Amino acid sequence: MEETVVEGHVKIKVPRDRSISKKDKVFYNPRMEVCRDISVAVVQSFLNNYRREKFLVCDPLGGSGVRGIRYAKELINPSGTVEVVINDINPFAVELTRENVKINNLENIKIFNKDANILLSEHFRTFNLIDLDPFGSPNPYLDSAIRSCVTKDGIIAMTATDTAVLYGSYRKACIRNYDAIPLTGDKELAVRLLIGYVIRVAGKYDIALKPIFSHFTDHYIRTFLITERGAKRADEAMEKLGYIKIENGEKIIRSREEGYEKGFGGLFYLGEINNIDTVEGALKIAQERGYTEKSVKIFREIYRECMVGNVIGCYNLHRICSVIKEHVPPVKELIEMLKERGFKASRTHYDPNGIKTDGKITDVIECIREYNRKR
Ligand SMILES: C[S@@+](CC[C@H](N)C(=O)[O-])C[C@H]1O[C@@H](n2cnc3c(N)ncnc32)[C@H](O)[C@@H]1O
Repeated sequence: MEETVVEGHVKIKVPRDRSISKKDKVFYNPRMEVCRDISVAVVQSFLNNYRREKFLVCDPLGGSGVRGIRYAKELINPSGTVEVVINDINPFAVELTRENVKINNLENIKIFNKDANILLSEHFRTFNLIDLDPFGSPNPYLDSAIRSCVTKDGIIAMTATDTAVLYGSYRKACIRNYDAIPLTGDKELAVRLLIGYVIRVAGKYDIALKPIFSHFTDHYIRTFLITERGAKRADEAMEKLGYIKIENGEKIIRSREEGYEKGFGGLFYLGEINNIDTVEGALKIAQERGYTEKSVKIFREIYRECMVGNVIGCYNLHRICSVIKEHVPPVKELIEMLKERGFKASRTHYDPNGIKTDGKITDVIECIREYNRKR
């Protein structure tokens, strides 16, 4: 049995009985509407400054087709057209995608029923956007996605739901899958580890990747990276990778050149993870188009994170207060106190008890103690 749902600006027929797992006849997760809202808004924000006649999108792991169909219907290329390729290895998914394309009267979509790696390999340097939305890790599709993307101003977007691996709960799996040593305790580091890995994969093709937007929501990470051509640019991207150690709550950072030492994790991406103009544009688009409140909230929080600058990770107030044996002050108050002292500070979407600031942990501790003294 199927039902029709409205999501974004499209109507989609999806299976009514869903376990939201690989076992479903065709996969559809309504909670991922937020993820798809964010994806369309981020890509639209990028497209608003784009000058190409055709913007060719590939959704190689399409499921019901909802993601690709939303790109086909909702993206506007100010200089020309948007065309979309949707693919899935599951013939039932492909059949449902065909129906969904018809329901939405779209003529700018082509559908395939192949292994994603085969489809991508047949399209060398072709797509302007490849959106990898797998079960688990995007790793099995990364090489072919990078090769099938245009080498200048292409976008490679991906979901990773193997967050426990990237977050350090399965250290061996992380070493095996991502050739990197994870650190626990800060979700942003999981995002930086994924980006660091993808940059290394692209580097071997002399392609640089530059992140423009990333978030960690519910059980998944999403990141969007722009391609740049050439060995020099790829070298520059590699130079932004390094090792991190967390000591007394503070992050100690080492460049790759300085080498690995026991106790450190990495390689992490150490540069900016978000482009503030892209985030600002996407926030406006999500508001104007009436996308989910949660997507707007995430954009707003990430915009505020960007205002703090490229600070890696955050301080978790609960963790600090349990060590220094103090009451936990409200996050909002602490942010105000840090700002009064001349620091930049904001909430972070990664952690409701977290503060992102350019101050040191000792500055945060002083504020906590002062707040509790005056209480
Ligand atoms: C997480 S679901 C995709 C969900 C969809 N993108 C959405 O937004 O609703 C992953 C999809 O990948 C498909 N898939 C798994 N392995 C594949 C492969 N090797 N090639 C192509 N599709 C594959 C599955 O059939 C499934 O539909």
